[in-house]
Amino acid sequence: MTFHIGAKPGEIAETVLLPGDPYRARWAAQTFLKDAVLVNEVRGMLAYTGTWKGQRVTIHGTGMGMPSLSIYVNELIRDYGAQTLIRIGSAGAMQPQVKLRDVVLGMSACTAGTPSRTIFKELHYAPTADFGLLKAAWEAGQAKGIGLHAGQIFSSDTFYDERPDLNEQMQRHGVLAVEMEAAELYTLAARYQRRALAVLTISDHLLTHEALPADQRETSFADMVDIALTAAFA
Ligand SMILES: O=P(O)(O)O[C@H]1O[C@H](CO)[C@@H](O)[C@H]1O
Ligand SMILES: O=c1cc[nH]c(=O)[nH]1
Repeated sequence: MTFHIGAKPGEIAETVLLPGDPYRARWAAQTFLKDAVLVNEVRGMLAYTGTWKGQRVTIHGTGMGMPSLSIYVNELIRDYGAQTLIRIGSAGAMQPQVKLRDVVLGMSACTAGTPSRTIFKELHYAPTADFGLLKAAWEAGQAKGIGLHAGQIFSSDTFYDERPDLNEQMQRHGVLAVEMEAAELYTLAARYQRRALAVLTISDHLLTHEALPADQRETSFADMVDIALTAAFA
């Protein structure tokens, strides 16, 4: 047990999928894992451990935003020995070629500052995904024939944005999509020599203002979870 995770030693797998929404953790565990067992519910942050194709996997909610993810990922790595950490999240598209339901692989994540910012001082650190995971996820996504993109994403501190000028500059410089956690995940994985990737489903579009209806989210999210699991054990 840690400050925020109630799992007993050994109850967390080395491979951890990380949705922001704890209910997505429950849905993904029920849908994809065999013999899934609830291993954490402290603060309602549900986590399940089970197996996928015979391999042990934990699916653990992170909450929204980098400060929340940072707490869970620190404890998952330092106290439970997580080795491969893949975020399975929703994101808003920032480019016209990125469509609703497409999957975006975050090759790198720009940010106005992660909870780790204080250690970098004047350095503009570039949080980056694990190349092996990225390559395997790309191949898994291509095999599905879905809309698939790999590139830079933006990990924002806010959902309700007050800086359209900043969005314009990111769009101009090729940022594909916005979400709220990957940059800190990548930074922590680098610090502790672990593997990390963000696999994201586009749930809304910043340019067209379309949004995925709630009842269509589940089926769209299934591709993302499958890609994450396939990449983890490639
Ligand atoms: O769907 P999740 O994984 O929560 O991810 C996105 O959705 C939340 C905002 O609605 C933020 O956490 C953002 O990163
Ligand atoms: O952070 C997020 C997540 C989904 N959609 C957005 O517009 N922003």
